[in-house]
Amino acid sequence: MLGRLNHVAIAVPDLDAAVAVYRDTLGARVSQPQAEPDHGVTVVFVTLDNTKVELLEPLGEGSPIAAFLERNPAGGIHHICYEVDDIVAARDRLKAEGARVLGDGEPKTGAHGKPVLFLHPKDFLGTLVELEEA
Ligand SMILES: CC[C@@H](C(=O)O)C(=O)SCCNC(=O)CCNC(=O)[C@H](O)C(C)(C)COP(=O)(O)OP(=O)(O)OC[C@H]1O[C@@H](n2cnc3c(N)ncnc32)[C@H](O)[C@@H]1OP(=O)(O)O
Ligand SMILES: [Co+2]
Repeated sequence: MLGRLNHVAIAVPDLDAAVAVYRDTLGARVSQPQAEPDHGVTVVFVTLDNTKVELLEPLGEGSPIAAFLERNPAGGIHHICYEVDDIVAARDRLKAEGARVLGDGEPKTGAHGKPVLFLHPKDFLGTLVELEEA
C-alpha cells in the first residue's frame, strides 16, 4: 500500500528561525512560507534530492500542533508522510484493520494540492502518519 516517503514534518515554535537553520546553517533549498488555514499551520518545505522536510508553525486558534509544541517547546519531529495510490482505498483498508483515521475521516486537500489523511500515532508505533495520494 505504501509508496514513496513524501516528507518528514518538524513542528517549530518560530518558522523564520527554523528556515535560517535549514537554509543558512545546513545549506538546504527552502520554499517560501505557505499559510494553510484549513490545517491550522504555516508550512515551509525543504527540498532534498530524495524527499522533503516540512517545517510547521501553528496558525490561528486551535492549531493541531499547539499541544505538541506545549509538550516540546523547542520543536520536534511531528509526523511522517507516505504516498499511496488510492487514498480512499487505503483509508478503508486501514479502518477495517482497526486503525483510527483522524478528523471526520474524509481526505482534505494538503499542502501539495493533493488529498491527505492522518492516522492516530498510538496505532502506528507512536508516530503520527499522514497519507498523501500520489
Ligand atoms: C500542511 C497540510 C498537511 C500537509 O499537506 O503536509 C500537514 O501536514 S498539516 C499538519 C498538522 N495537522 C495535523 O497534525 C492533523 C492531525 N493531527 C491531529 O489531529 C492532532 O495533532 C493529534 C494527532 C490528534 C494529536 O493532537 P493533541 O492535541 O496533541 O492530542 P492529545 O494531546 O490528545 O494526544 C494524544 C496522544 O498522542 C500523542 N501525540 C500527539 N501528537 C503526537 C505526534 N505528533 N507524534 C506522536 N505522538 C503524538 C500525545 O502525546 C498523546 O499521548 P499520551 O500522552 O500518551 O496519551
Ligand atoms: Co505534512
